[in-house]
Amino acid sequence: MIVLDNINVNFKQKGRSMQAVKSASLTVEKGEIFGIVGPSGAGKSTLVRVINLLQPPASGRVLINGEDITAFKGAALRRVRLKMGMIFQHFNLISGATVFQNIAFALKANNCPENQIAGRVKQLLEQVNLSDKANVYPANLSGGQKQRVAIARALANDPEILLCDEATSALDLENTEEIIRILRRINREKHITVVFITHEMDVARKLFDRIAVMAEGEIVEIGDTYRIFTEPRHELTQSLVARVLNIEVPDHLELKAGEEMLKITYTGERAYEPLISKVSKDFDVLVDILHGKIEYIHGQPLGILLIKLSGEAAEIVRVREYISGQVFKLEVISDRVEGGAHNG
Ligand SMILES: Nc1ncnc2c1ncn2[C@@H]1O[C@H](COP(=O)(O)OP(=O)(O)OP(=O)(O)O)[C@@H](O)[C@H]1O
Repeated sequence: MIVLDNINVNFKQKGRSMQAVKSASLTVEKGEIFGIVGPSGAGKSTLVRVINLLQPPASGRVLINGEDITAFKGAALRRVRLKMGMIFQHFNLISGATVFQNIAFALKANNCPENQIAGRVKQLLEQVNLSDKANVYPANLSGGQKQRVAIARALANDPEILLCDEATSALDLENTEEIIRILRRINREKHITVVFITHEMDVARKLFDRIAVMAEGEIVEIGDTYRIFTEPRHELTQSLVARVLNIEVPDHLELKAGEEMLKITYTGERAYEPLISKVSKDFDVLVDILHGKIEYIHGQPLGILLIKLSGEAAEIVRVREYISGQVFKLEVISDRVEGGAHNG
C-alpha cells in the first residue's frame, strides 16, 4: 500500500518559489491500478516522483506498506526503490545496448547471479511478448516495442509497485492498447500495484481501477473509475470526461416547433429498447432515435442515446419525467417546446 500524506513540493522558477504540489493526500491499495489525470503542469509527474523519493517533498509523509520512508537515504532508500519499477513516456532505453543487454543491465545492477541472467531476461521478454527481439537494438523497434522493453526492464527485480509516467502518450492507438493489455495482465498475475499518470482519458477509462484528478498542484477529486466517468463532481473532471462521452449532434438537424432533443445516459445493465417502445406506446409523442452508443468504462457498459421527441408540450414534460425516473441521466440538448428547456 502507498500512502501520500499531505505532500507539498516547491520549486524555484526564475528566482520565485512556486508550489508544484499542494497538500496532496492519497492512498493506493495493494494490487490496484491507480491513475492520476489532469492537464499539463498540474503536478502529476512531481507527485509520482515523490512516491520513490526521486522528488523529496518539502513537507508531508510517504508510507510504503506502512513504513514511513520520507527521510530514507543511502542503503535504506535503495532497498525501498528496488521494490518500485518505473517507466516513462520516452522509454529511456540505452541506445547502444541490445534489448537483452538493456534488461540484463537492470539485473546486474541489483546483483543478480551471472548464471541466472539469461534465463531471467528470457522470462521477462516472454511476459511482454518480445521473445524474438532479444538481440535487436532499440533504434530498430517500434515505440510500442520499446515501451515493452522498458516494462520488462522495470519488472526485472520483481517490484511490488510499477510507476508509469505518461507511458502511452508517445504511442499510437494500437500500441497503447497492447501496453494496456500487458499492464493489466501483469497486474492480475503478479498483483503489482500500478500508479499511472496520463492526460489521455481513453486510457484512464480502460485501465484504471481508481482515478485522482489533479489541477494546479491539488488533487481535486478521487474516485472509482466508473463513478468518475458517470458522476464527475469537479468542473475539471466534468470537462475531461465529457470528451470521452461526447456524442455528435447531427448538424443538419433543425428542430421544428413542438420538438425536443434529449440525451439519455443509462448504465448498461438496462437496455434502452423497452424504454423507448414504452414511451411510444404509453405517451402521445413521436420518438426518433438519432444516435446511440455504448462505451465501456473499466469494463462496465455505459449507454448514451440521443432521441428526438415531437408532441404537445405537456405530454413532452410527462415523457421527460417518466424517462428521468428510468435512466441514469437525462439532458435536454435543445428544444422548441413551449415552457423552455429543462435539465433532469
Ligand atoms: N525540476 C523542476 N524545477 C522547477 N519547476 C519544475 C520542476 N519540475 C516541475 N516543475 C514545475 O512544476 C509544475 C508541475 O510539473 P509536473 O511535471 O509535475 O506537471 P505534470 O502534471 O506532470 O505535467 P506534464 O503532463 O506536462 O508533465 C510545472 O509548473 C513545472 O513547470
